[in-house]
Amino acid sequence: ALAFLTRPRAARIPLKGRHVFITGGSSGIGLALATAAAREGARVSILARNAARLEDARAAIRLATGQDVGVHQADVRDAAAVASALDAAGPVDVLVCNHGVFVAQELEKQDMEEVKWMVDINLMGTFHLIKAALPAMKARTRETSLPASIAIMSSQAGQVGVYGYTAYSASKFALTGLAESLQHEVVSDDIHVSLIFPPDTETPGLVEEKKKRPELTTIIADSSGGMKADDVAMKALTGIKSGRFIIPCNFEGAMLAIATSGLTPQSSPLIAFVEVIGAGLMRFVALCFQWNWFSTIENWCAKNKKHG
Ligand SMILES: NC(=O)C1=CN([C@@H]2O[C@H](COP(=O)(O)OP(=O)(O)OC[C@H]3O[C@@H](n4cnc5c(N)ncnc54)[C@H](OP(=O)(O)O)[C@@H]3O)[C@@H](O)[C@H]2O)C=CC1
Ligand SMILES: CCCCCCCCCCCCCCCC(=O)[C@@H](N)CO
Repeated sequence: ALAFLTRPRAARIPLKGRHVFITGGSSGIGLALATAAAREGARVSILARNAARLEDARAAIRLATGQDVGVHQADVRDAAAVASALDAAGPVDVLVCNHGVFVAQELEKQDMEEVKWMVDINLMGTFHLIKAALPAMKARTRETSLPASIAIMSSQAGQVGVYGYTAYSASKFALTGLAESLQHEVVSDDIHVSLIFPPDTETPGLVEEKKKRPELTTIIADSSGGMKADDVAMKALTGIKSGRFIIPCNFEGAMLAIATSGLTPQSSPLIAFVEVIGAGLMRFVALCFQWNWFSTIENWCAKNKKHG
């Protein structure tokens, strides 16, 4: 029955010879993705703000793969700049909206400016990209009759709220609503939407974040094992190529995906089976995690009051 029910239908999305456009491709997970896609023979374009870091990335990718990537300097908050970058790059087969910013802080202490900044880049930036890329992507899938992909970089903090991540989690949860609705709208064009959910990943961004991340944020985030950018990139590319809607990256992520499967699209009958069977058990495991997190927060707050 599940083989009949699962939608959208499973797909194979080839990368070789196709145009893969990656935002935030100059650092961390984006750079690892760009390198892996170039290695698989894709034509890769990367976009970010800082021109020097883009050139460094281009040189690093050439050294690692022998391939030359296209670089585009733009801020994803600037819709016009995003549109002209996509114009210059040409029609895209695989759009990876990976750019993102994160500063962990209790809402009470975080400036609204910083909240707005995260929402503008992580959420609105993704809207700008998809709006600008979609018309040419649709035309291209009609022309080539090959399936295309729009992949969005979320985070495990986009599956569960975490102390210190009110703004960041909100910006990432919002991407789920965008992705689910978008999948309805592009399914008939053979475009597959993917949401990628990494845990803490060793990147320049994480090094920065850790300098001022609240202790409780780190304790809770440590419930999920950390990863290397290259491993996240491999998981992401494998998921994109199979047209998976939800792409977990580690074991805890696989459990989170089952616990939060709700009404998400699912193209794999096998994973659908695990979701149906695992739902009750995973809800129980989730309650254990929540109990542990709330206990940790209570104890931490009690201790820190005593010491003044
Ligand atoms: N590292 C982690 O622990 C995790 C990261 N993620 C997500 O993965 C993605 C990548 O993270 P990571 O590799 O750590 O990040 P990095 O900080 O290492 O890299 C971020 C990239 O995004 C670009 N970028 C940032 N802001 C903008 C902007 N306004 N316009 C265009 N490009 C921009 C940066 O370039 P420039 O600054 O030059 O513009 C850079 O290339 C993010 O979406 C993040 O939320 C998810 C889970 C865990
Ligand atoms: C049902 C079972 C549940 C199983 C385990 C749940 C573990 C959840 C941990 C949440 C970790 C959030 C990390 C965010 C990383 C990130 O995005 C920042 N580094 C910014 O980039």
